Amino acid sequence: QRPKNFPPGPRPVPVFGNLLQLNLINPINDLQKLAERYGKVFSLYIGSRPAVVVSGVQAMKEALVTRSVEFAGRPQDLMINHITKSKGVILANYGPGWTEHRRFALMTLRNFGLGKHSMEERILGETRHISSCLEKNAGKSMVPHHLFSNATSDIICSVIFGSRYEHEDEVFQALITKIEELTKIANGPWAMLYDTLPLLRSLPLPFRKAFRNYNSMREHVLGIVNQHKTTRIPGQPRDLTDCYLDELEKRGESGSSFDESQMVALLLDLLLAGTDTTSNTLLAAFLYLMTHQDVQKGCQREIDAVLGEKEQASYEDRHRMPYVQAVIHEVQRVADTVPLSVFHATTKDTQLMGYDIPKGTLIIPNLSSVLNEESQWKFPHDFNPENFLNQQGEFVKPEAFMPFSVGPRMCLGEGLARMELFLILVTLLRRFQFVWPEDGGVPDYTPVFGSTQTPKPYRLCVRLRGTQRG
Ligand code: HEM
Repeated sequence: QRPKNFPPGPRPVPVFGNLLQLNLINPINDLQKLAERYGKVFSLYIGSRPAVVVSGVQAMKEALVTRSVEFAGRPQDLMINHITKSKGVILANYGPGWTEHRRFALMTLRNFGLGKHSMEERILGETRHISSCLEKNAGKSMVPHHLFSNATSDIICSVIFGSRYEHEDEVFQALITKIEELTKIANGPWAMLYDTLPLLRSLPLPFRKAFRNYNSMREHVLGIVNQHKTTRIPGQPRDLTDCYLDELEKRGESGSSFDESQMVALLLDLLLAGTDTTSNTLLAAFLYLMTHQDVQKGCQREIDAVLGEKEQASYEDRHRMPYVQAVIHEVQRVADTVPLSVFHATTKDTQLMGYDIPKGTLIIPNLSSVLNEESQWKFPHDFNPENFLNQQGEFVKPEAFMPFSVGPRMCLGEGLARMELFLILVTLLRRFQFVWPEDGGVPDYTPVFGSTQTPKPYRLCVRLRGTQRG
C-alpha cells in the first residue's frame, strides 16, 4: 500500500517491489512508459524501498530548484554508502560537512583556473598528447576509448595531485582498473541485491570485492597524500591536495568537518566523477561528428575563421563560435551521459506537484527525460545543432538543457568539463578530419546504459587537415 497522497505507480510484488517489471540492463524506456501512464512524478518500489521518479523539466525544476533544500539529500543506506561511509561530496548527505567540502572544492578548482598553471594550460597540454597520438595514426583507423579517458583522468589528476601519470604507469593503471571494477559492481546486479535484501549483506558474495577495491584505492591516495606532506611548502599549494593540507592546518581542532579521511574521499570523488563523464561525452561527440560530416565541416569553417593564425584556441574564443557551442551542447544532449543523475533523497517531509513525499524518500531525477522531452526541443529525436540556435544563428540555451542537473547539488565539475569539451574538440577539429571507417559497419547510436552512459565501442578514422596548429 502506498502512503496516502504518495505519487502513484505500478503495483509492487513482495521482496522485489517493481524491479522485475523493469529492464535493468537499460530501464530508460520503461521509465518513460511509466511516466506516460502515471505522470511526471510517479513512484516505484526498489525491493521494499519506495522511490519517486521525477521526469520532465517542470517537475524537475520544482523539485531541484524551487524546493532545493528539501530535495538536496542523498540516500544513506545503499551499498555505495557503506563502501564510502558517505564521506566526500558526491554521497554525503545534505549538511555542514557536504556544504564545507563542496565550497572548498569549487573554490579550489576556480583558483587553479586563474592561477599560474591555469586549467586552460593543463587541458591544452593534455590535448597535445591526444594530437600526437592521432597524428601517428593518421590515415588508419583506431579505437579511441583510452585516448580520451587517459586524457580526462590526467587533467583531473594534475589538478588534484599536481602531476599527470604516464599512461603506462602500472600503479596508475591499477588504480584506474580498480575504479572501473568498483563502478561496474556498484551499477550491477550484486549491488541491487545488496540494496534490496539486507540479509545477504554479511555473506561473502561478489559485492565484497567492491569494498576491497575501495580500501585499496584509499590506500593508494593516502600514499600520495603522505608524499605531499613531506614535499609541500605551507601556504604555497601546488594542487588541491596541498590546499586541503593547508586548510587542515588553518582549521586545527576547531570542530570543522575537515579531516584526513574526508580528504581522501574528496580526492577519490573528484577522480571518479571527473574521468568517465567527460571522456564518454567526447566519445559521443566523435561518433556524431564522424557520421554528420556537414556538422563537422560547419565547426571547422567557424574554427578556421575565428582562430585564423592564432597559435592555439583559448576558452574565451567560445563567445565568437556560436555554431561550435551549439554542436557541443547538442552532443551533450544526445550523449545523455548521466541519465538518472545521482540519486537524491528528501531532507524533510515535502510536496511535489501536489503529492506528499516523506522525509528520507529516494528520489530518481530522470535527466534523460528532460533532455529528450518532446515539448522542449525543436528536434527532440535527432542530432541537430539547431536545437541551440535561434533564427539569427545565435547560440541559445533552452532551460531543458540540464545534463549537469540543477539546484544546489548540480555537478561541481561543470566549469572544468565545459572547458575540457571546448578546448579538446576545437583543437582536434582544427587539426584533423574524422571519418567513419569503411569497415566500421552501421553506426549504432544507442548508448550502453550505466550511471554514466557510453557509446557502444567504435573505431575512428583520422586524417590530417591542412593546418598544423593546435
Ligand atoms: C560532461 C561531464 C560531466 C557531466 C555530464 C556531469 C554530470 C553530473 C551530474 C548529473 C551530477 C549529479 C548532480 C545531482 O545530484 O543533482 C554530477 C555531480 C557531481 N559531479 Fe559531475 N559531471 C561531469 C563532469 C564532472 C567533472 C569533470 C567533475 C570533477 C571535477 C565532476 C564532479 C562532480 C561532483 C563532485 C558531483 C557531486 C556534487 C554534489 O553532490 O554536491 N563532474 N555530475
